[in-house]
Amino acid sequence: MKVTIVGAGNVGATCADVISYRGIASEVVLLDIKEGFAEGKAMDISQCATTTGFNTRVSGSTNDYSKTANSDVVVITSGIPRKPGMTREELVGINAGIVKGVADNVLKHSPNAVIVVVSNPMDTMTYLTLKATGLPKNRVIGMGGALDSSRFKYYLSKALNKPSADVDGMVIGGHGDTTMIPLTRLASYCGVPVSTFLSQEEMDKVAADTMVGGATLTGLLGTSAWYAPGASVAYLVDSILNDQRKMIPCSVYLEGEYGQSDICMGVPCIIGKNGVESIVDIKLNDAEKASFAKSAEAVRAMNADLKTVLA
Ligand SMILES: NC(=O)c1ccc[n+]([C@@H]2O[C@H](COP(=O)([O-])OP(=O)(O)OC[C@H]3O[C@@H](n4cnc5c(N)ncnc54)[C@H](O)[C@@H]3O)[C@@H](O)[C@H]2O)c1
Ligand SMILES: O=C(O)C[C@H](O)C(=O)O
Repeated sequence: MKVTIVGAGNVGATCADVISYRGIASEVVLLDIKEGFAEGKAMDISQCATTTGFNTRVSGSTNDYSKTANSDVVVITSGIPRKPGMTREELVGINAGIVKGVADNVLKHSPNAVIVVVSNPMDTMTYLTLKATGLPKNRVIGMGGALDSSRFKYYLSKALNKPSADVDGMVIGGHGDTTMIPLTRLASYCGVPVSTFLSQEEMDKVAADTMVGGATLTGLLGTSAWYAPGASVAYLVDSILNDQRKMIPCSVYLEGEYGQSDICMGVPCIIGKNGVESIVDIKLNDAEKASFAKSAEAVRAMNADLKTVLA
């Protein structure tokens, strides 16, 4: 199975690294516009093969899409990351042109690939990819919810003082500082609702910390995060390539689900060999439904900025 990652920067290279050492794909191609950069990252990752023990073939390409031919999955991480104090939404102007150009190029060589969109603002870039390529909606998936959920579980584990592996939880909605929706009501520790152990105040703080999880890291690092993002993309790619049918919150095209249409945003999906196998209706309560509608309003307003790119 072959995976192409366009954008060999922090997130793209981390994703290639995780896919390789976990043996998720037999071949990974990294592509970047910076001369020699993807080749260098691929060589560096490949030189881990004997120490971490993997057989994945990893290669790099400077903007030569013929090397990406017949990929099963293409991940788009090309674009600008935010700097401290910025929102993801401020990246739309520059990243829209990059993502559209990349999506057109990859499809020329991998017409059957499932596309995973990572570049920010991710929900809008996912919508753009779907509209610009005309691909069926099951083959365009935005990655954000897997990462936001892993941060939610991290903050829950801290508040509970229990291992992350014993905590479950999910974040839906937009992948933005104010649009994501941590589903605290459904979060659990070893199958028991977290409300059994945490006060409302503690749960509210976990949700607030989760929502600004990306901004917190951007403030600390000077650019946005990459280890958890790269690992979250690899987790999603694994479910596609190996037909694991995991339920993962992903940004996908909605046609009436969760009361929304003509928009891409995060909802729980079954992810398998066809990409989005189905969208799961988890029956939100009234407050969660209202949050989802508010989140959709903000995501939809952002999509309006695409008019010139899509014209
Ligand atoms: N969806 C998420 O959860 C999530 C998580 C982390 C980062 N991101 C986003 O992913 C993107 C990448 O982040 P990063 O930290 O890896 O940035 P980065 O700057 O480290 O890497 C981006 C790479 O894209 C390359 N690039 C730019 N234009 C290109 C083009 N036309 N073709 C090929 N390559 C091109 C650059 O040369 C660079 O190497 C950003 O937009 C960031 O906001 C999203
Ligand atoms: O925070 C960002 O800008 C990058 C990414 O969306 C993240 O959540 O880490």
